[in-house]
This record gives sequence, C-alpha cells and structure tokens, in this order.
Amino acid sequence: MTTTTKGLEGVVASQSSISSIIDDQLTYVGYTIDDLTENASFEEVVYLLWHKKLPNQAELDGFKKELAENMEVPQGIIDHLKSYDVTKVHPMAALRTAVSMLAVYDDEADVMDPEANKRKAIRLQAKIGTIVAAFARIRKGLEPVSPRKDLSYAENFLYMLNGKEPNEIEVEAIDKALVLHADHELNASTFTARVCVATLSDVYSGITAAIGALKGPLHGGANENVMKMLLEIGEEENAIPYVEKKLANKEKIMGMGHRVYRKGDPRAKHLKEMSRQLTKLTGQEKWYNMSVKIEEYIKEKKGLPANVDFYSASVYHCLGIEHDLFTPIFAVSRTSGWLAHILEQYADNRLIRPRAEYVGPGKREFVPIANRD
Ligand SMILES: CC(=O)SCCNC(=O)CCNC(=O)[C@H](O)C(C)(C)COP(=O)(O)OP(=O)(O)OC[C@H]1O[C@@H](n2cnc3c(N)ncnc32)[C@H](O)[C@@H]1OP(=O)(O)O
Ligand SMILES: O=C([O-])CC(=O)C(=O)O
Repeated sequence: MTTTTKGLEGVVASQSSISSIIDDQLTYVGYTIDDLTENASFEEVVYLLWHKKLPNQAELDGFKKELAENMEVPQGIIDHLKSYDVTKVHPMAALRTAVSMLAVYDDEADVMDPEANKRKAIRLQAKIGTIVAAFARIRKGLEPVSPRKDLSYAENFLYMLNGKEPNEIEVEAIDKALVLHADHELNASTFTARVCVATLSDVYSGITAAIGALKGPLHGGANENVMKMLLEIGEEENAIPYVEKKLANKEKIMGMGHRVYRKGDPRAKHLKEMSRQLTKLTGQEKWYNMSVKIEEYIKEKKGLPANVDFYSASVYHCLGIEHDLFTPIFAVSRTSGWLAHILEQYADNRLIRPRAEYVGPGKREFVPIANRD
C-alpha cells in the first residue's frame, strides 16, 4: 500500500469550482476575497457560490425574497431549544441538534433530485441564523424575535439577536464577516460534509456533520478561544509573557497558524482593520493592541500567520456578541459554502472511501475467554 500522510496534508482529495487557494490568494468562483469583501453583500456571495455567477439586480432581489420567506423556524424546534438546561448547553451543540431536527419538519428531506436539494439549501441557509439568534435569546429567558422580510440577512440576524434594529456599523461588520467566512476550499468541516453526502445521505445530515467538525478548537472553535485568551491576558503588557509561557509549555496559540497559508491568511487583514476600527470606536483599543503584539511575536518566533479566527474575536466582542456565539456565527456563514460543496458533490458523486495503513499487531491465535490473562 502507498504511504500515508498524517492529517492528509497536501493530499488533493477532490476537484471543485467553488473556491481556490493559490499562493496564499483566496478566490470564490474566480473573484478575490478582497474584491468581494469590499464590494459584495453576503447574499450576493451565497448566490455566487451556489450559481457560480454574481446575480444581477433582479436575481438578487428574487434570492433575498426567497431567503426572507424561509427564515421562520418550526415552533417544535423552538420548544425543543427551550427544554434544555441552557446553562450547560454550548450554542454549537444546540445548533447541531436543531439543524438535524429541521429534517424532521421538511417533507422533502430525503428527496434526492437536484431541484429539491436547491430548495432545501435555501431553507437551511434561511433558517440557520434564526436558530442561532433564537437560542441566544431563549437562554437569557427572552422570547425569540421573528425575522423581518424587509431586512437583509446580516440585518435580520442582528435584529433577531438583539430585538432591535442594528446600526449601519454593526450591519457592515457582520455582513463583511459573513462574506469572509463563507467558503474555504476543502477545510475540515467542508470535507466532512462532502464525505457524509457522498454516501447519498441527505443535505441535513451533511450540514449537521459539518457543524460537528467546525465546533472543534483546531477549526472554527478557535475564535471563541482567542477571546478567552485575550481576557486571560487582561492587559497589553501581559501579552508577550503569556504567549512565551504557552509556547514553553508546548501549547498552541489560538487563532495562529494554518494548514494551507504560509505567508498569511488573506482574510485576516480585513478582520484586523475591522478590529482596529471597532476597538477604537468602542474605546477598547487594548484588545486590538494586544492582538497585534501576539501576531507579531508568533510570526517572528514561529513563522506562523494569524488566521481568520484571530481578529474576528475582537471584532465580535466589540459588537457586544457573547463569546460562545462566535463559532455559531461562523457556522451561519459557512453553511453557504457547505451547501455549495454538497450540491457539487451530488452533481458528480462517488463514494469517498480512502484506505488506512494497518499498523496494529500481526496475525494472532484466538484465546477463549477462560484462558485470557
Ligand atoms: C477556520 C480555521 O479552521 S483556521 C484554524 C483555526 N485553528 C486555530 O487557530 C488553532 C491553532 N492552530 C493550530 O492548531 C494549527 O496551526 C492548525 C490546526 C490550524 C494547523 O495545523 P497543522 O497544519 O496540522 O500544523 P501542526 O499542528 O502540525 O503544527 C506544525 C508546527 O507548528 C506549531 N504550531 C502550529 N500552530 C501553532 C499555534 N497556533 N501555536 C503554536 N504553535 C503552533 C506546532 O506546534 C508544530 O510545531 P512542531 O513542528 O515544532 O511540533
Ligand atoms: O481551510 C482550513 O483549513 C481552515 C479555514 O481557514 C477555514 O475553514 O476557513
């Protein structure tokens, strides 16, 4: 058998025409992340990922209308979220369960034709933000807020989360963050989604599996841990001694390093600038200053760049978002990429089933239980 590559590093496991990372440049269907972040809304980007073209105005209006009409979440799911001991449940666990439950309320859940799968993609993308916002309110003892048909995806999310219309700065920040997190080639959660649906399992199973993979701290879960680290550091002057100690203990610095990027993650600079502006605006410059110190130190000592999770932490913190909602917000955005990959996988499917190199004991004689040590 051929040699194994730990963590599949460098292995090209699939073809895709959704996003690409070449020479540390990220593009969605050919458009650079820089262009899209500066110029496109999240809805335009979702349309791009699913249709492989940017929408014209009529197409965008129609797409936004479809999303807005599908945002309500079945009452049974809201009631289920209300039944938890919310002090013990992480929002990613609640989200994973609620997305799995959506299948139970969808008559087309197991219908495998391409048009039905596109309809499910719309329904899922529309509802995922509503679920995150609903759980955030329920655990505070508040009633969920119904989505509004006249608001954009980012506006609606913040409106449902906070129960009041967001201001322009908040909307712009969340919309950009959603654009930046939407897709990223064959990252761990997207690969998980593709492996799942390549068995011809349903869209809901694929997204549920992907949420599970995103939750881990080596992947999407890093953003919550970055904020935890910044809070532990507390003040700017503690930043370097803190990371020195972590490195001496062979611990990882959350939000730093990447499997693919060597020089830098092209999304990080946008989040860094957003963090600079938002921390200044809210009088919380210390989080930005501390982050810059850590970034520069890790770059110099370990040659590792900041990834997308590093500056998103201080951005969301300045928007007043609870820290354990950072990864669910990542999931809300990445659902668009997962769905694009799921549809691409169905369109030209083959079961994904690699091999393992066996390194266990050689052939052994069976010993009856009475004779075992
Ligand atoms: C959206 C995303 O998923 S972006 C990634 C989010 N995850 C994080 O921020 C968690 C922190 N980062 C990491 O754990 C890693 O850099 C990963 C998981 C992103 C990439 O992992 P891999 O490509 O497998 O790199 P691996 O973990 O093998 O690290 C290679 C070397 O760099 C070191 N290293 C990598 N990341 C870090 C880090 N964040 N802090 C300190 N050292 C690190 C490792 O200790 C290892 O050193 P060694 O060769 O001396 O043993
Ligand atoms: O690509 C990866 O390995 C992780 C990542 O940055 C992402 O999923 O956005």
